[in-house]
Amino acid sequence: DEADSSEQTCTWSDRHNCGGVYRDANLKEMQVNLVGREPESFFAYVHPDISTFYNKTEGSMAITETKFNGMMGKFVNMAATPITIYWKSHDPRQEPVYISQIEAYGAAGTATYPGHVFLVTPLGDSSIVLHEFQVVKGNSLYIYDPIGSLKEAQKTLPSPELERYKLQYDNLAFNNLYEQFTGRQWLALYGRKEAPRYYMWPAESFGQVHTVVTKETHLLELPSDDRFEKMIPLNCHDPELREALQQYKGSEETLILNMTVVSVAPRVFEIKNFLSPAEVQHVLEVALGMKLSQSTTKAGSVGQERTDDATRTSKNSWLSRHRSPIIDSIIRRSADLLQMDEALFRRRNKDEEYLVPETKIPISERLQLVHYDVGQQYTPHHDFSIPSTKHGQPSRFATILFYLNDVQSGGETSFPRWMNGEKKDILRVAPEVGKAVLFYNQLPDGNYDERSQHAALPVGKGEKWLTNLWVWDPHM
Ligand SMILES: O=C(O)CCC(=O)C(=O)O
Ligand SMILES: [Fe+2]
Repeated sequence: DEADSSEQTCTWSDRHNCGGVYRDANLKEMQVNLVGREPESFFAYVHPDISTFYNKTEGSMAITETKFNGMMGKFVNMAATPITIYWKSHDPRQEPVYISQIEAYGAAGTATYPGHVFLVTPLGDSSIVLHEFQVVKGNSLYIYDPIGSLKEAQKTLPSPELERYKLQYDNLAFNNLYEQFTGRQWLALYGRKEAPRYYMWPAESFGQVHTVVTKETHLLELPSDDRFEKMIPLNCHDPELREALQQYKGSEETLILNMTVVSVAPRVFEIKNFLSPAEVQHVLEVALGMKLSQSTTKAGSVGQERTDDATRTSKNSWLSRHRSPIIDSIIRRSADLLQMDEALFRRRNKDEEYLVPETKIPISERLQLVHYDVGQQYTPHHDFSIPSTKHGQPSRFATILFYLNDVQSGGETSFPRWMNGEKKDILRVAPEVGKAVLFYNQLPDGNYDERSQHAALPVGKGEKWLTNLWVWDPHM
């Protein structure tokens, strides 16, 4: 009946007590009626009117498209055999460039531009072209379906295969409904109704400020090398070590972090003075004692890593929170920023398993230290990866960037697809020592946020040091 379908909504912090559910303010109920499935409701994310981004009356402003036209390309393989996707250059002399392997009834994605051509070939054989896609502005979904229709699939496929075909088929049918309802395409895999499970800070208007109170106060002074040596190796819940660190901090019990909205869609927040000068120095010192290895970027969703000189020219290395109680404290502060339990960011004890029954491993990656020299950059990309089928769809949920120095010129993090009503220009967030930037790679309805595409612009003068934290949503 009526009363049942309009559940009570609660605030995030009160959700366990108020007898209802927490829902992001922009989620709107949509009816999903797919062939051969029970009709159901889905809460889809609908962007509010652009005028509200500026605290103006609805309908008083229009969206300005930025001059950037890059986008996500998602390739779906509806064939019974695996395929390989190659990018075909406009230059006929250039060999096709490997992008991704896609299992039968699977999917993969890559950052692309309108006009790009991709080849579908049998596994690893670029000499036989089964199909060609040309990327069109506004369409991220490219479907290779030699079977052709559900009817044909029902006639020819054995039942486990038919089920996998039907999953992608339903997903595309869901996309049609979702696209009509929201104006955006569905890049995830339908069936993921609950996600993301973690809190997402709202971003209602430019300049909106949220405050976060954390017990992980700033380190004001660094321990001497001798004292520091005694602090490692560290068990991050050792109360003695946590206590020992206290003498290097100020007398305040809490630190107040101000998060300022710099972009509403995607949701991007800037937090000045997230790290103290001593903490910045410490992160660099620990990292400089390490060998830097060439950065890797993900090659689609298939999981292998590759070194990609063209898209990412910086160098990187990884820093675990267990290397130093100071880094551990930075991770705890980051957890507070995200309104998440710090235990999620390490292996959990027996009594903490309820936090994420699905996995025992940390749901964040180690801090990644990145260094850019003059001219070095990271071209526009997404931090999420496109889910295939049978491996479920855990994905990067949030990214936090921590800037470790002031760059003389260039080196900004850009969000070229920010939704705005004033400027054709891309959004640039300038690096600034101690500043953090938080952005979400997903939308509150579990879809991936295409607009979260971002880049590190080339360093003009000086160098750039940055460390980033990737937080996953392990739920399906
Ligand atoms: O360096 C930056 O500003 C952004 C880095 C980035 O996007 C990444 O490492 O994924
Ligand atoms: Fe990134």
